[in-house]
Amino acid sequence: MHVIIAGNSESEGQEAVRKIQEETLTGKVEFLYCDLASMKSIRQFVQRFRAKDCPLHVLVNNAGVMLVPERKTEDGFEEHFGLNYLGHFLLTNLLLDMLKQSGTHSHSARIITVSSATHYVGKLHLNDLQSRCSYSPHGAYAQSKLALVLFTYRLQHLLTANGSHVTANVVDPGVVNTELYKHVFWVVKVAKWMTAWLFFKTPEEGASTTIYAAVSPEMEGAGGCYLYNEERTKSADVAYDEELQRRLWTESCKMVGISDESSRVL
Ligand SMILES: NC(=O)c1ccc[n+]([C@@H]2O[C@H](COP(=O)([O-])OP(=O)(O)OC[C@H]3O[C@@H](n4cnc5c(N)ncnc54)[C@H](O)[C@@H]3O)[C@@H](O)[C@H]2O)c1
Repeated sequence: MHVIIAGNSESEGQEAVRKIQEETLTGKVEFLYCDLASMKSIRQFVQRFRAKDCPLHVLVNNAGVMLVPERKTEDGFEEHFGLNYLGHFLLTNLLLDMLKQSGTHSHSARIITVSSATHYVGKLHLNDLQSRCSYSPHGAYAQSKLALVLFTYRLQHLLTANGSHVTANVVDPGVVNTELYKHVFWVVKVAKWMTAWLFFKTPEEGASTTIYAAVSPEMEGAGGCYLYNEERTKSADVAYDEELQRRLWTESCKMVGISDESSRVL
């Protein structure tokens, strides 16, 4: 694999590249800047990626923020919804033709999107996706993670309808000891600090289901799955609501300014 790490921190990205190069003795890893909270930056990233003229076999939609105070992305979207969901929605759609070209009958290209168990308590407010009526950090994070599950199922439906050799799956990494918790209340931080060794997965363990979805032979050709601990499991009932999936997709296309090709697919 030639791995491209996309992120909004040049220093963290380059550090990850350096570590991977050291451990694997390969030069086939690089960093490309992409701020998922900026539609302009996502479009620029895709342009730079296209210019490389390499295939795209695996796309991992992993970036996320949690429990940030009420604030907006540069495009004016509520940050959880704009970054966690819409950023990946746009990125995936802009890369879809390359994924379709790269997948084959025996080796589908794969899209893996990282959601969370928090989606089980999420509610999708189609009339208030930006949480303008009432903002709660928990509610906004959970909504963004539910939106990612609905998006994955709709995407798989469209890919199947088009006969594409691309699969889309969604992953819950579990509770993992990472920087994601930097915005939680300090009492929770102390509790986490004391109990992380017992209750939290390490980042390596947290990555395992994503990697399983990305490369395991067992997942060849399988799409529309919700994976936890490297096993298929059920997501929230509401995520299987096809009408809701369709309406969210249509609304998302309008928000990010792309045409809704899916309206031609039943
Ligand atoms: N840690 C957990 O317990 C847990 C549980 C469930 C789901 N998740 C999900 O796992 C994923 C990874 O989170 P993590 O736990 O590794 O947290 P993390 O904070 O360590 O990693 C988040 C990553 O997102 C990147 N990111 C943030 N804003 C960005 C932006 N504007 N543009 C591009 N990249 C940006 C960060 O640079 C970082 O690399 C997230 O989607 C998160 O919601 C984590």
